[in-house]
Amino acid sequence: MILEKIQRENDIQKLNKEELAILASEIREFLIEKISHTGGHLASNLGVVELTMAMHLCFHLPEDKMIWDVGHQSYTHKILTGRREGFDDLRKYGGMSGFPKRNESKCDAFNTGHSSTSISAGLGYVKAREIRKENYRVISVIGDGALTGGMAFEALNNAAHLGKNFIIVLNDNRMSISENVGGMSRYLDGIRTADVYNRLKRNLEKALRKIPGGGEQIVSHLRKTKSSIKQLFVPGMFFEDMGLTYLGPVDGHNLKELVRAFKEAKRVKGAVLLHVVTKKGKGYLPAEREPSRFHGTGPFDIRTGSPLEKKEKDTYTDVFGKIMCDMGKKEPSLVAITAAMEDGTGLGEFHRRFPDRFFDVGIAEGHAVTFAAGLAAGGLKPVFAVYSSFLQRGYDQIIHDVALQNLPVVFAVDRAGLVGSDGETHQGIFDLSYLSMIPNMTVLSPKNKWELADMLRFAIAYQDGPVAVRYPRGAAYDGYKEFRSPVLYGKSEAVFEEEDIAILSVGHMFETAAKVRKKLKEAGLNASLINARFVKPMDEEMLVTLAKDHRLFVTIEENVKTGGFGERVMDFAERMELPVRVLAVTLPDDYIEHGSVSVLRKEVMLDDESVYKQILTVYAGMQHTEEKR
Ligand SMILES: Cc1ncc(C[n+]2csc(CCOP(=O)(O)OP(=O)(O)O)c2C)c(N)n1
Ligand SMILES: CC(=O)[C@@H](O)[C@H](O)COP(=O)(O)O
Ligand SMILES: [Mg+2]
Repeated sequence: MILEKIQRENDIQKLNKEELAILASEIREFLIEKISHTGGHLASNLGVVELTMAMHLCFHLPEDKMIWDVGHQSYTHKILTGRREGFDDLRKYGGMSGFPKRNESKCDAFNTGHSSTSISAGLGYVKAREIRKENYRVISVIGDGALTGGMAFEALNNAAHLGKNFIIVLNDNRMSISENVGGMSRYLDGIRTADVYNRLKRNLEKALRKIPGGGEQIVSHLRKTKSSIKQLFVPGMFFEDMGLTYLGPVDGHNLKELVRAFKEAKRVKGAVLLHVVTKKGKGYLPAEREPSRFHGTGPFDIRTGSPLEKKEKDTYTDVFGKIMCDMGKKEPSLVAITAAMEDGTGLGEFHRRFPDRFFDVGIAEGHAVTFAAGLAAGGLKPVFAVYSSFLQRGYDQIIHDVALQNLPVVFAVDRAGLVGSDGETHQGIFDLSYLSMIPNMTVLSPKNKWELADMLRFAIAYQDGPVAVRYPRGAAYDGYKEFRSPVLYGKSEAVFEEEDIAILSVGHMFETAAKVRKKLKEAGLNASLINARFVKPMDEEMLVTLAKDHRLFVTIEENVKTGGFGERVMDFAERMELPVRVLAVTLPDDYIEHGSVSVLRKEVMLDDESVYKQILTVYAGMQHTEEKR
């Protein structure tokens, strides 16, 4: 196997032409085989095998810096830098990350996970190189989807202005997770589809270059000019007019062409954008046919491409999607927004049924928030469905454009809490803190699937300001269906009322809280069980009432401690001098790596057994203190 000759970075440069051709197909086979067991981002990785090989042939690691936007397509890069063995434990706890990590390899120049950062980070390297008088190449690889993100445009603007040597590779496969959208996508389409015309232009450029005694100069002069003659041979005018050199489009599955293009890119002075056209899912028919499904996949049957894990229950996302369709029928002003996550947020059916009221704005969360604010100001009822960690991108917009004006925007915050195998960049563990501290914001979280439906209906009907409803990834809890009292503003739900210990759970941690209560009962301890429902405003009246016959409050939430529900309950109890001890069971104030959610919960002591033990310890301590008195 040629693959075995790759033990470490730059080993690929020792292979001959025939071996390189074999290597590409071996990498594809390897990726399909491994990801069929572990799951992972298959389609994007299959699309960049030759591109990554060409980069590793033309640059030298770790001296040169390769920055992978999002980083979900970095698997071949990992293979070519000696991490083949890591694929058995890909995205498992303690195993190899699915994204580039500086602490995993010296060949990973920059950590990624969220989109559209690679050009900014690359440009930072470029300036650092200059100031420190170092000498290496910087290559940022950005997808056409990631290029829809505002940061990418800001960085291109800056790169053109700084004019330093910098290679930006645009990996254009016409796909974000779903089909790519927007004006830039249409523009790239135009460049690609004018292929014959482009070839003509390139031939013209070649011919011009060959003019003895000044051909090169003519070309370089024409490239710099604003004249319309330039259009005759330069595709990618948008980039050229900004001040970047545009090269391409290049067939991203032709290694020879790619290597030639990189050689040319290396010669260019200033920032160069190399436009590479690839096919998402290349080499595996099911992924070529359904690139969205194979963007991020669980384990699957290689022969058929069918998933191995059967979905038995509705996810919270499914419930959200159904309620949106139901409400869409009844409420003509309801509109839905996604930032390139139509499938992931469950808006697919709403899109099909109400195409005029569905907006995919591209990977542009900040814009999505302000766009929603404008829609609300214009009299509509916008729902922005977004993953918790991606909403971080729109934070100023939430405060400045939505909350300050108290506009009735609904934030459907999916993937809240631990998400699992995507790891630290994607865990939705800060939203309770960052949303609860915003004046005018209301924050709710449901205990089960029925409550999510009720809360969404409540949020859509609410007109007095922004509301966030946060719910986790995966199967929706369907226990405690009989507890379905109406959602009332700022009111929690007392599920079991006893004395002594009061467990106050936030959202999906209710399931854990109910198990913990059962364990306490078996140990002879009484515990009330309160479903907080509203994280903001907190049901202070309930806290005061509970303090009359409970000595210990236990809050449980899947969020960091600082700024979370528990900390706010503690603060309230202290301010009001309630005669209670508060145990806040939270995630640590830290980043949490990849792994399955159940393993991670054990690690951070948020599983039922660990929570039970923490309560016993605190309770025993309280007993001991009281006995000593
Ligand atoms: C800020 C942010 N929003 C959304 C995502 C989710 N996401 C990951 S990859 C992706 C599509 C990227 O498309 P592209 O850059 O073209 O890469 P491809 O998968 O086509 O190779 C999206 C929307 C993200 N990682 N970061
Ligand atoms: C790379 C990325 O950001 C997305 O592909 C993400 O992995 C999707 O996560 P879900 O599987 O939770 O939809
Ligand atoms: Mg793409």
